Amino acid sequence: PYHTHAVTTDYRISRKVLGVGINGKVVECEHRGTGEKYALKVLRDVPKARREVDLHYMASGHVNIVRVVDVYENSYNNVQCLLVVMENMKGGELFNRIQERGQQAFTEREAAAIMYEICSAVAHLHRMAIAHRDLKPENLLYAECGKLGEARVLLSTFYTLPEGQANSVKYAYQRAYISREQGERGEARVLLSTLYKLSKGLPLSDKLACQRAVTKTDIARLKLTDFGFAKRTDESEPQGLNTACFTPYYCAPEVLGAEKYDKSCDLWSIGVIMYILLCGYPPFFSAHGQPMSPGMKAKIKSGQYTFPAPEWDCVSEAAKDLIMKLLKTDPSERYTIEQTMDHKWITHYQKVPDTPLFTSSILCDQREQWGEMQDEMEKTLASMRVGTDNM
Ligand SMILES: O=C(Nc1cc(-c2cc3c([nH]2)[C@]2(CCCNC2)CNC3=O)ccn1)c1cccc(C(F)(F)F)c1
Repeated sequence: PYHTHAVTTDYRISRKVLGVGINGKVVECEHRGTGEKYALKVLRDVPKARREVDLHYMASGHVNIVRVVDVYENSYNNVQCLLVVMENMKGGELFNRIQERGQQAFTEREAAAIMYEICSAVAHLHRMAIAHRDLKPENLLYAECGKLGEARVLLSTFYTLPEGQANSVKYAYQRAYISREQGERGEARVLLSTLYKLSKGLPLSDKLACQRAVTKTDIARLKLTDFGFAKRTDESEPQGLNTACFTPYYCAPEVLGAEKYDKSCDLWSIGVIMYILLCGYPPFFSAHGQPMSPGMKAKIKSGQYTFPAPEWDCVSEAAKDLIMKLLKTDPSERYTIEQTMDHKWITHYQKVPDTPLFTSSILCDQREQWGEMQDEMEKTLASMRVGTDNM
């Protein structure tokens, strides 16, 4: 039930391009009533785009999925278009934020908190029998240079305080979380003002530690976007192979396993993103950014990767254990999202060691290799998608 009246009735469309997706361009727009800024994705109304919008619309509503606010079916210069209005993710892409960190080290515990958000989004999709199939760093965006994340870090600082003060902070945190309907901004404001007040009463060292935590750590809510390759993994949606000419009961079992195979692509992506979060370079490249050699391609196929020193010497065994279960070359051996969510590095992410990593400095040093890494990940994802149907 999408709107059929003109999107320009409700929104003023700006020229500011926020990015280009698989099926369309993303520009900034402003709601004429509230003045609130949103992101608008413009797609030609073809079956592939229809599927993208329907699946994104279905999945929207989860805290780690970019929210779909409105969808319009408009004809534009005699071309049928779909226009998706989304919440504006002003914090930009995941790795840009970690790169910008520079001097303040990114820690293993922060990586685990980020992985928890990504896995929560994928668990939500897989529970709805949706495989995303294009899970890559540039599709992971931050809601805003968040106060909520800072407050969360600040709060974890408080947790180490003597019982007395910490209780009132925890209560403030819970109250702010309960007042979720104020949305992230309100919640963060309540939380931060409470935390600042409480930090006034602290001994100078704790107060400085807390205020430093707030200024330095700008983590917000991380969300997944771009459902351009998403597909249903249950039989309900007619797949290429179930067309009239092909009766499913005679096809090979591994083909019918497309349901599990599609989902396993998302878990491979999670493994690659987790590896990059913990060291700053991808698993299938040489650690020091040499260009792709034929040998590299063989390595990707064979799934050969290592945990090179010195970056990986400081990373916990639990983290390496989870990566090994996610980067299994054989999809049937690879962890499912349920197994991943049950892994102690994810469930107990607050207890993961707060060890500083090499990530932000290596991301900065290897900045020029970043585009090449994105291309390589895109090619590998494309080859994995061919496995089922390349619709
Ligand atoms: O990207 C921003 N806002 C945004 C963007 C999207 C978005 C949707 C899609 C994409 N972005 C990409 C762009 C190219 C990379 N892949 C993702 C392609 N496919 C999509 O479906 C959704 C909601 N808000 C933004 C807004 C203000 C400031 C900033 C920045 F941080 F850059 F200052 C970013």
